[in-house]
Amino acid sequence: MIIAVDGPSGSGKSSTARGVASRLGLRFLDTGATYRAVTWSAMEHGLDLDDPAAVAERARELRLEISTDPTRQFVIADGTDVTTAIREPRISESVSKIATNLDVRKELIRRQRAVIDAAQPSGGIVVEGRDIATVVATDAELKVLLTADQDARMARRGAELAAGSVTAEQLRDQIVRRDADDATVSEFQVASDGAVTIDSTHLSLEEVIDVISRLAKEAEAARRES
Ligand SMILES: Nc1ncnc2c1ncn2[C@@H]1O[C@H](COP(=O)(O)OP(=O)(O)O)[C@@H](O)[C@H]1O
Ligand SMILES: Nc1ccn([C@H]2C[C@H](O)[C@@H](COP(=O)(O)OP(=O)(O)O)O2)c(=O)n1
Repeated sequence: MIIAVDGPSGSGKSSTARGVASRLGLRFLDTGATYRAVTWSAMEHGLDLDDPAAVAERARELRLEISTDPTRQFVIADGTDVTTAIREPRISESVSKIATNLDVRKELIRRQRAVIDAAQPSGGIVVEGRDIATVVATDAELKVLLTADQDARMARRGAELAAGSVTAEQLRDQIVRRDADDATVSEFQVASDGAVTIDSTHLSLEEVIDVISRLAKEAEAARRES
């Protein structure tokens, strides 16, 4: 079983997808973490992020290990544990440059599909990102587009970052500017064919996990019947 969760920044994809995977005993893949890890590595190597060929080469050479255990997430890049480092604002500010590099996308999509395939014998996986339903796993049994209005998404991200550590302008850059840049390569603002839209603006995290878990059980039952 594959559950795809796509949507804009701060809509709750990561926390919701992790919660659904824990509840249903599935694996979990945060594809954004793969783009963040390449960004970290390109910066670590002192590459010019505006040099698409050099960055794509780095993506192909990077040794990347990503946990699919929803209760124990980690990312290891070329032997270094970058789980925390990839969440730093300097990475969030630059990651869209890497995510809009089409050769990087090609390489990371190949790796993401390998992770998804490897999870099938153990029951399945919840995968979250921007292009899961439309590109990475078009055969997903359940496709969710998770949205929330812009103010809610900015408030959530603001609450998550240490109080006073980012200005309103930086927060806007992390949410609004980044979504605009990311939307040039992936369609995550309107639901693709067969996708269910869930607006989480007025729902708690638990409520969103409940809705997706219920839809997943229905999709699984329908699959068994067919
Ligand atoms: N439905 C919700 N209501 C309130 N806060 C939420 C909800 N879903 C997620 N959050 C919180 O919002 C923040 C951003 O969520 P996250 O899962 O990182 O979003 P995304 O992966 O879409 O960027 C986190 O601090 C998370 O706990
Ligand atoms: N499948 C994906 C996942 C993420 N991306 C891009 C979009 C984002 O700018 C970065 C980081 O994604 P991530 O989901 O970690 O971002 P946020 O949780 O919204 O801060 O990667 C993508 O282009 N395709």
